[in-house]
Amino acid sequence: MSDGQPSPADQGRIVVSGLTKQYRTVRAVDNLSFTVQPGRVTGFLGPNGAGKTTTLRMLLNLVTPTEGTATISGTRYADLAQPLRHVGAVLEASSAHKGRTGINHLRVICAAAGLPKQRADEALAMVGLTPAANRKFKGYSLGMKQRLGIAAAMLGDPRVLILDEPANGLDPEGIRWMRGFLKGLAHQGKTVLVSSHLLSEMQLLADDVVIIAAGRLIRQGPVAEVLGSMTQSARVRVRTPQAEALVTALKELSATVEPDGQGALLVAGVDAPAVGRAALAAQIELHELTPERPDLERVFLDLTAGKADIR
Ligand SMILES: Nc1ncnc2c1ncn2[C@@H]1O[C@H](COP(=O)(O)OP(=O)(O)OP(=O)(O)O)[C@@H](O)[C@H]1O
Repeated sequence: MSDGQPSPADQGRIVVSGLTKQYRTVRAVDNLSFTVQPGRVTGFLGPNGAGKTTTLRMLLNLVTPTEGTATISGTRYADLAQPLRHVGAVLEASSAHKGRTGINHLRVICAAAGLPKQRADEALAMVGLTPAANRKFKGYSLGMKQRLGIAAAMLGDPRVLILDEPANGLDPEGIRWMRGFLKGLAHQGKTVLVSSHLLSEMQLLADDVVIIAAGRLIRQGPVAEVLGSMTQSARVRVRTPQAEALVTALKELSATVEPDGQGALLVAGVDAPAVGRAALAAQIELHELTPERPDLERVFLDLTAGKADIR
């Protein structure tokens, strides 16, 4: 829509369609299409140089696409009537005037954006920075700067929040806080799009993932579905006092077997019932037979194999 008024069906949805960015010699983003739904945390994943930041910058009208479109609630960012009330973005660790206090930094943004002054206090409270409100920015830790950046993004009480690598430089406590905060926003129905290369963190945080490599879409969908579809990554942990005999039996099924370093075998290429049947047929005693779900790290490496080193 062009009047800045999103239709109810589009509210909070991000749609990237055929998005391409060609720099002189680098195709940073290549015909990329995906959708991000409200009420969910979506992890935007890819190896270094995959094109995540370029995509987010095109979404926020900071970089002009060579081709394709990116819309938020059915509208290009540049055409949103009140962008700060609609979209909050944290693209890099917050920078502010060094001598300014946290609260004053937010008040300046409120004044510039025509937002009520008390939003500064509310946003600061939201990120747990009220006790540091009157401390100068130069004395803030990296974690506090990250929180201040998020507070600034929240000033307009936006429907959509976009964050580029927000966990960078955070300690475990900061990461746990961030996870709870972002999940809480999604729970309220907001759209949360978070880029990261911290896959283990995404596994705990994201409902959906969009995986890209070399500027192209590799896979998108709910985390559980993406993990579940990677059956070739699934493995079965087996413990047996007759390891040699079991390895022989499994190799006949074209399974691959490797020791896990802790006395068990990790079997890939066949499922747990097949391992059980093969053991029974060869009269092999089993002490453990556990299907292991592939984790996101492994899926990611499999999906992006060979593409990560293109640039
Ligand atoms: N302004 C620019 N001019 C030329 N090339 C650029 C420019 N910005 C980005 N690139 C290139 O485009 C590709 C994608 O970069 P981008 O920063 O979007 O990736 P990323 O997935 O965010 O990576 P990272 O995780 O390392 O931040 C890289 O090869 C990068 O060098």
